[in-house]
Amino acid sequence: MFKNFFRRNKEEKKDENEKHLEEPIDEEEIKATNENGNIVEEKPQINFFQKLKAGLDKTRKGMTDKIDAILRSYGKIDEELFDDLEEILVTADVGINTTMEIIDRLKNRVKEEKISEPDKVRELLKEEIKKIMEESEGDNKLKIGSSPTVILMVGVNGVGKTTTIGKLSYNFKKQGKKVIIAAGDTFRAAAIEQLEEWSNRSGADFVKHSEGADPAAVIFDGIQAAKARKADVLICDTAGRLHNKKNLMNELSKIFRVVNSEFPEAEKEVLLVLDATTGQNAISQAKVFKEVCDITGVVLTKLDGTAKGGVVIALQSELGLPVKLVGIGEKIDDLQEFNVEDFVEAIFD
Ligand SMILES: Nc1nc2c(ncn2[C@@H]2O[C@H](COP(=O)(O)OP(=O)(O)OP(=O)(O)O)[C@@H](O)[C@H]2O)c(=O)[nH]1
Repeated sequence: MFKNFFRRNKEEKKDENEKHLEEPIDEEEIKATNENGNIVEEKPQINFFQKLKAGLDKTRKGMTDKIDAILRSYGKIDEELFDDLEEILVTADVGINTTMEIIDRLKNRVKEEKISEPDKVRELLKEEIKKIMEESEGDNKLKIGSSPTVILMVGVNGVGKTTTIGKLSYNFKKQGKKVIIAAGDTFRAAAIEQLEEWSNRSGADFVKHSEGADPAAVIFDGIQAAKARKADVLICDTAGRLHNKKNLMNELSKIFRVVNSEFPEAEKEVLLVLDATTGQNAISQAKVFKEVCDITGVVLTKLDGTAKGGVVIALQSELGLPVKLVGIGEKIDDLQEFNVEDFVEAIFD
């Protein structure tokens, strides 16, 4: 069953990546850097909430707009109304268990607070979604402190790992941090090239070996470079083209061993990159990765292109995996820190 999550049509993906490489880089996105390689030219102030809201447009249409329409269509609150709400949440990939929990709590509150008008249900539903996410919320903040941080990026290919590494590096560079990217996905030369391009765009240093090299050896070199150059953050790419759990475990555990033995003093983050557009499949991938390594957080990409944004709720509450970052577009500045309050406000606004 698990095998399917990792099976990819390599030729098809190769074409996609080569096409991507041929695309000209938008010069506007290349930022001026100072002598330390830090980005000094800032875009005008962006309203992050508005951007998140725009990114979640499809989720809002697929979930909240439908909730509003249902609530308007009912004259009273009855069992059928709850069934309809349940269906909307499940369809928006909130997940069956989480949906049932939310609906149960909603029913209790309606009863306890003696609410009879359907339009009052909206606010209660919003509150319950927020609560259920907050209860299960781990720490949504990345562990970036005074000591260097090693970030291992894991996830199957095609989910947006390369793009996310570039965006993440760009965010750190904007904060004045020294960043090194290690190209631990050595499966294909084009993957290394693509990552190098993102690395250049973000202004990070880049450590690579050739195609087919041992990923753990690349990470080893990345660590030596991070120590020698006193980097604040080392972002390590890993391969996702693994066909079964055992291979995945072997490959990742070797990398983890290298990081732990060579860089014990560093903070560690293991970020699982998931594609929001795959909905419940993303949840299944998360379950597999959770079994093979200690995930410290999730980056959910492509939230802008999907109505399945409810998957955030399921990830946090069903799997207890804190969503730390969300991708809301293809551009270098389209990666945002995640927080429950903004997310719930954005989908119910
Ligand atoms: N709309 C949107 N597209 C995204 C986002 N993140 C990544 N993408 C797109 O998703 C596609 C795949 O991204 P990659 O970064 O190449 O994915 P990958 O996981 O590194 O894939 P491999 O190179 O096969 O390992 C690209 O076309 C990206 O532009 C996002 O947040 N929103």
